[in-house]
Amino acid sequence: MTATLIDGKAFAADLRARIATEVEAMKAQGITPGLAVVLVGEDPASQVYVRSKGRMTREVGMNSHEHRLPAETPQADLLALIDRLNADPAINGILVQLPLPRHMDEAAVINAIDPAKDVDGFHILNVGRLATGQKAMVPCTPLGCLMLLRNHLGSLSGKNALVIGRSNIVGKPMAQLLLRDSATVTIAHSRTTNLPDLCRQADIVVAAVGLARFVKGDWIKPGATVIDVGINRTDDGLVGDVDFDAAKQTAGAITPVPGGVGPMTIACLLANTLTATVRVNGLPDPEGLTP
Ligand SMILES: NC(=O)C1=CN([C@@H]2O[C@H](COP(=O)(O)OP(=O)(O)OC[C@H]3O[C@@H](n4cnc5c(N)ncnc54)[C@H](OP(=O)(O)O)[C@@H]3O)[C@@H](O)[C@H]2O)C=CC1
Ligand SMILES: Nc1nc(=O)c2c([nH]1)NC[C@@H]1CN(c3ccc(C(=O)N[C@@H](CCC(=O)O)C(=O)O)cc3)C=[N+]21
Ligand SMILES: [Mg+2]
Repeated sequence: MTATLIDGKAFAADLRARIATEVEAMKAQGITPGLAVVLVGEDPASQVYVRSKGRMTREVGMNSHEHRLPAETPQADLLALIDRLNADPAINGILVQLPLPRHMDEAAVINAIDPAKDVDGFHILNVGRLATGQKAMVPCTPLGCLMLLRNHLGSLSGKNALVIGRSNIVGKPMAQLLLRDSATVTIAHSRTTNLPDLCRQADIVVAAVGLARFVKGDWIKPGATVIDVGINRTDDGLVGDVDFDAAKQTAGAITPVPGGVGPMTIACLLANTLTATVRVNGLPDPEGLTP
């Protein structure tokens, strides 16, 4: 048996097309959503993401504002830039690419962003709103994973979901979203004992570990839905956190890397920018772009 391939690339293209339609309607009312992306330092992987974010932002008809700062920029200068972007009515979304250089206090920088413009959903107010079931900006990668899961499975209610990884940007918000959809959620991390057995009970596995091919084929429950968030550069190219070739023999459905979660992250960033724009203008949330 071979798993169904969950085509994140195609889903993301469809999502961007829907966003483009909404943007066109907003522009007819004189509103053009604007996204500011701030990159501190010259990390090559980050530069690739920032470039493709900029291109796709323009493709859906939004304005893209890129700010590149040298790695040794004082934190005060970054905070001053964030203040200017917070105050600028042409900017609806602000993303500060992570990780930041070591001399910066990541939490202080993130929490300086206006929560209404926090399209990453990393500000403590948005984290708290998501955790308490209030209207929030939701982190892009988990939102993209949720969309793929709902599209493939329909209801997630009562499913056993295992999230491997507990980072603030993927694992924890992913667990919150699955819980909101009434899955029974387990979060695993580096101190988890007996991970293979936990995994064998999971109807849904979301792998966000950062280790190439870490999740083995014989950990997968027959028919399970496997979402691979991992992006690992190896000698044989980009691979996920799941041993894809083995897992696809047992899984019911699986996302590939590349072409799975990655494109959904960028599409959801644009979805969040649109959501931030409609909210600041007192308009109702766009259909199907929020959780
Ligand atoms: N496709 C996309 O759009 C995105 C992809 N990514 C990718 O997803 C992956 C995860 O990213 P991120 O969450 O930022 O990573 P982090 O490094 O911040 O977190 C990794 C998590 O994995 C856990 N972990 C590490 N080793 C093990 C182990 N042996 N067993 C179980 N758990 C383990 C860690 O546990 P502990 O907390 O105990 O240390 C930690 O919670 C990376 O490959 C990243 O590149 C990230 C963001 C977006
Ligand atoms: N503030 C902030 N927000 C983020 O959302 C954020 C971040 N910082 N720092 C880094 C991670 C990583 N991330 C990815 C985005 C797109 C792809 C993506 O498009 N991947 C393609 C392949 C791209 C390639 O070939 O390298 C794919 O999986 O098909 C991957 C990873 C967003 N992140
Ligand atoms: Mg991290």
